[in-house]
Amino acid sequence: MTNVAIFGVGLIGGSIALCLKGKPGIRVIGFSNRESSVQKYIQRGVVDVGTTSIREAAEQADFIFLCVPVGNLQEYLEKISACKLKDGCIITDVGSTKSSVAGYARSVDLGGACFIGGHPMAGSERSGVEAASYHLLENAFYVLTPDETTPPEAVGRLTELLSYTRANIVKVDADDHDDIVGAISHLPHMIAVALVNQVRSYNERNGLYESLAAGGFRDITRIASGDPPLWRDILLDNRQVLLRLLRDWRSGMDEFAAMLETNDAEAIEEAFRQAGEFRSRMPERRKGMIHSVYDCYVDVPDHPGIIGRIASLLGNNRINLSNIQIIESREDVPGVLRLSFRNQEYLDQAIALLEESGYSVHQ
Ligand SMILES: NC(=O)c1ccc[n+]([C@@H]2O[C@H](COP(=O)([O-])OP(=O)(O)OC[C@H]3O[C@@H](n4cnc5c(N)ncnc54)[C@H](O)[C@@H]3O)[C@@H](O)[C@H]2O)c1
Ligand SMILES: O=C(O)C(=O)C[C@]1(C(=O)O)C=C[C@@H](O)C=C1
Repeated sequence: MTNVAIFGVGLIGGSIALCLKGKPGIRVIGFSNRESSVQKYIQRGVVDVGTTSIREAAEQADFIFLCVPVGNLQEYLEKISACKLKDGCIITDVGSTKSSVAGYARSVDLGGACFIGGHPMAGSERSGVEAASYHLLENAFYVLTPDETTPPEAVGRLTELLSYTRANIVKVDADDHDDIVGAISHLPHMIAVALVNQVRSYNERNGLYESLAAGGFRDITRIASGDPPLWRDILLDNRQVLLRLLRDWRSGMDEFAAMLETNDAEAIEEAFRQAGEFRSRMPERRKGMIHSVYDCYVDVPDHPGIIGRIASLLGNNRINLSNIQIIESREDVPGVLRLSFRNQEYLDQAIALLEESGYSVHQ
């Protein structure tokens, strides 16, 4: 029996647990410091067994996943290192930063166990076990940060276990990880929050800001709804990298200001061209880097009941919708619905069915 202990069964820990639970020879143990949370994990069927005892979870584990917030990783590594760990036990984490946790792991004595940092590049602005999903990590990149002291055999065993997540494992140096993920995840979160707060302050004087905010604002600001303490920890942990990135960001904004001041139409067009070209090269159907899944857009007349009719049409044909969203809805004009599916097969079936039923569908 392979025992996998998960500390912090929230969005990411719960999603990993759902991928591992029920797999041959695997038993998933959920740890929480609160008894009520342990009961919730068990009732929701996310883990096989649960405990509030660090020792009980750690000492029987062959794999330990630390899925607590970044600010709690040091404390848990210290507490776990004080336990009698199994020889060959692999400890990993899923934190959004990788350099600091590698340092904490080096500073404790793990005996016959070893630490390999990890970070699945998938997630959402939601948190808690309620948001966990078996599909969350599918096709996403999953970064591992072994160093020259990590036994390749241990990396092999962890990679094999993680194959149940259907993520693509990629090895990256921990410092490089923090530079790159700082730019593609942490910086965008700061920008989204600053932008929302800028508009929030205008909205205090005129509520039309909130009413008129449409697709563009929503698309660029979804991530501003991330869990505040979770993001506080991530940003503070990666602050040296982020201070440098913010300097670059400011100079990018200054360049835009200069283009406007000098009426430089060509430079503005060129900036959009370059950005559009780079963005179109990014794989569309990969979760994580861009939060794009299997989506299509349906033109719909703006009258009540249309969402229900489309959802029933798909449901009656056993096509599972993962999300449905009105992205344009004004009185007197047709609206657009964004339909999201879990895989290409559902998307293809949905497009065929909707077109057959007379709807105009775009991708
Ligand atoms: N949210 C994302 O999109 C995302 C993506 C990849 C990685 N991560 C990383 O994954 C980790 C978990 O994030 P999440 O989004 O799953 O958050 P979450 O809030 O959904 O889950 C965190 C879990 O840790 C538990 N927890 C919090 N403090 C604890 C403590 N002191 N002791 C024990 N348990 C505690 C919570 O009860 C919860 O079950 C973080 O390190 C985060 O940086 C997040
Ligand atoms: O899609 C989102 O909402 C996320 O915030 C996921 C996201 C990201 O920025 O891409 C956030 C934090 C992680 O550590 C990894 C992925």
